[in-house]
Amino acid sequence: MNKNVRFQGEPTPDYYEPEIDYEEPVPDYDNYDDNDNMPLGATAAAAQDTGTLRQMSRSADTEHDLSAMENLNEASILRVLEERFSHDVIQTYIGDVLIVINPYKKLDLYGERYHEMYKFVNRRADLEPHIYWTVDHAYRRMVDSTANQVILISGESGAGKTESTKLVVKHLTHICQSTVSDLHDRIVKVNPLLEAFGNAQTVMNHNSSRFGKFVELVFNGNGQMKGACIYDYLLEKSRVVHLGPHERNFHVFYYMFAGMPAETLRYYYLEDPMAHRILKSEDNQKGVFFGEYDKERCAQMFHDMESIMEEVGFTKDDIATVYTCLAAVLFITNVEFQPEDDDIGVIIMDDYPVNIVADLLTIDISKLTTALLSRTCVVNDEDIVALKTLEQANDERDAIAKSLYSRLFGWIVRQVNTNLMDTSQGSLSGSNTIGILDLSGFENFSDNSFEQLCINVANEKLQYFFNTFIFATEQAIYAEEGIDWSQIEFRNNEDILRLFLGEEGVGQTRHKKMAFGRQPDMFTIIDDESKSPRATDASLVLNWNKNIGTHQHFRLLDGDELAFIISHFADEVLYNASNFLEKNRDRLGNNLMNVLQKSENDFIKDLFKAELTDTGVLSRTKSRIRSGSTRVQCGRSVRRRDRGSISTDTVRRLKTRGKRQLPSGAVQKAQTTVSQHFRTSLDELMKKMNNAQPLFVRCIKPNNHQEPDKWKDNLVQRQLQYSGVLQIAKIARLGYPVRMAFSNFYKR
Ligand SMILES: Nc1ncnc2c1ncn2[C@@H]1O[C@H](COP(=O)(O)OP(=O)(O)OP(=O)(O)O)[C@@H](O)[C@H]1O
Repeated sequence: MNKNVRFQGEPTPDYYEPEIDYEEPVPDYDNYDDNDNMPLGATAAAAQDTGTLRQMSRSADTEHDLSAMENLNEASILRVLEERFSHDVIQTYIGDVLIVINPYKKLDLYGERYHEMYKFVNRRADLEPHIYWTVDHAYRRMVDSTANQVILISGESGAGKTESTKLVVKHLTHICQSTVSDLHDRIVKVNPLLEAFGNAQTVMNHNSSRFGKFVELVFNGNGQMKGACIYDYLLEKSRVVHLGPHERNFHVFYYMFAGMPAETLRYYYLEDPMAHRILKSEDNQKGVFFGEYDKERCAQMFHDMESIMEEVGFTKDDIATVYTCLAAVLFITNVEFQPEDDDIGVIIMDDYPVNIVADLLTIDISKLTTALLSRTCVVNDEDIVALKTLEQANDERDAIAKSLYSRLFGWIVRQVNTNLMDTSQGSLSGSNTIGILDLSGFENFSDNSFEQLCINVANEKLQYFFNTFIFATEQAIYAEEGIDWSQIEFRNNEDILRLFLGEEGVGQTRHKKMAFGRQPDMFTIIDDESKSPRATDASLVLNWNKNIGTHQHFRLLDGDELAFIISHFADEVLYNASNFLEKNRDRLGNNLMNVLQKSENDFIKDLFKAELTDTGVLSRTKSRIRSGSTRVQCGRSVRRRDRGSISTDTVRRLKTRGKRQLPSGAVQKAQTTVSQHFRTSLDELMKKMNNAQPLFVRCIKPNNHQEPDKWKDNLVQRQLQYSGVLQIAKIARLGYPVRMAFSNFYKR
């Protein structure tokens, strides 16, 4: 066995806090038997297979680089990886691809000594495989060739992508200089702030990223870092209003309740976290924290988050504005409606939360109530104000919360980015970059919805990029150069991408209108249905079945009109189409938007006036947002006894003015849908990746229980299979290790 490079007495690595020491009960994993995660149909046979293979390959020598193994097959690879894992050797190369098995425990692998060891590495083979080598290699390549680099970190939810991303950034800040003294520090420090707002506990991962992140580090011609930019994608904003079984909302809500002094909480009208619908779930009837330890940890995280906000330049007013928005999200989602006695329109059951929201956001209470109860539609070019149905009122109430939270998140990313640029260096365009991509990983829960579909399709796209780069492009080069080469078969997921995104999904230009005779794709069908006032989630599934029902990767589940199954590259996933259309429309009614845009608080006003980019984010818009410029004045004017009947009065007033009820499902003026933002986000990411030389890090989960020293053969085998590890090893062994353009070679 190769010697593992570790040093006695090295200080504990400081790269993250002991989250894995987290002792409070993690969610109930009963639904996640590892065998459930095997490719369907392969379960029994594979289990038997691996039993025999284990014996066969026990003696297999562990290797730095799988492609150098004498006995190269799936079973021997699995055994070598397991053997290494059992000795805490979690990193292994296959050619230039790095495999990292999540140890779920702290290993002394990332401290100062390692930074020094993996700086200007001459001969990779002299050292143990390490993510720091990948970073060093990318940096060298950038400096030598001035080509942009991208490190693509992939793996299932909980496999270790975010932790790996942090390690990449950390090592980069060690091996290069920066143009400003504390820039490195600032880049590393912002993570907990972004995680507070963008991460949440899921059944797969207690700190799961609920947004995609592309971290771009920018360098001048001398290889000095002069800034960084975080691009955020596809925040899972539906989490704000809906929690799956055993899941939590975004961390920041818990941090606030745990860490804010009682008096400050009261200032924002906050008292008991259990009083808020969006923090309650079926499995936390006793409280939102898992116990005292969890509460203390959240309190600590709150203080850390606040210090980071101050360090990155948030003023006291900015911070107060952030809490005000969060409190408004907590109260708007507490508003409950009930149908009117005559079944036309709805009334608000308790005015108290509406009053609070009006006060927090400094908006007119009666205008807010009117907008919550009625909406404006265009019928025959005429603006019609009509009363909402119960479903419409609930959806739009939730839309306020989602919009407020995601805009706030975008603003935070924007503030963070402002702090990560060395403005003295002029524009960042034209510089060299190293990008690190960390998207939410492949998900397969017991209940999968629209968010999982988007996340999984994004992962399909990443896999496609990986396949194209590692297999297709490489083999095409050999063919082009007339090199004798026998094709290596790999699992191609082109077909699945076409199913979701049409030709555009596999790199063809997007057509506004579907070409005649071309099969519509799933996302185009969702968009078409979302425009139709009469469409329902069930009609969406029927429409899919009509148009793509014969596709080998799509099928319906008998006996459930909303259930459908997709054979993804990684696994079969059962989806539930309930709420797909509403989630895709994600519309905030025009009159609610108008009310929010008239807030007397400049920040809120600007936040809602700001145009979103085509990818649906606020962080990169040029719109002016006055940061916390209006002092927040809440916490005084609304008391419980203010409960009144504003909504009853409003609905009566609307009725006497002869407003009518809209036909159910009436759709307002077309707005950009989530799937349109999703497509544009994928396009933008692919453009970034295509403009850079990629390096790949594949994170692997050894078990589904987030436990150290536990290896589940079936689970690992499945991940190795779909990521094509055996094929990568073959191609790396047969192919040329170095491919340099002649011009670059000549220059060197
Ligand atoms: N290199 C590592 N060493 C020790 N523990 C790790 C390492 N990488 C990950 N972990 C543990 O695994 C957990 C999950 O990792 P991480 O959040 O990076 O997963 P992820 O792939 O980004 O998941 P998601 O897609 O859900 O965001 C971490 O919180 C940490 O406890």
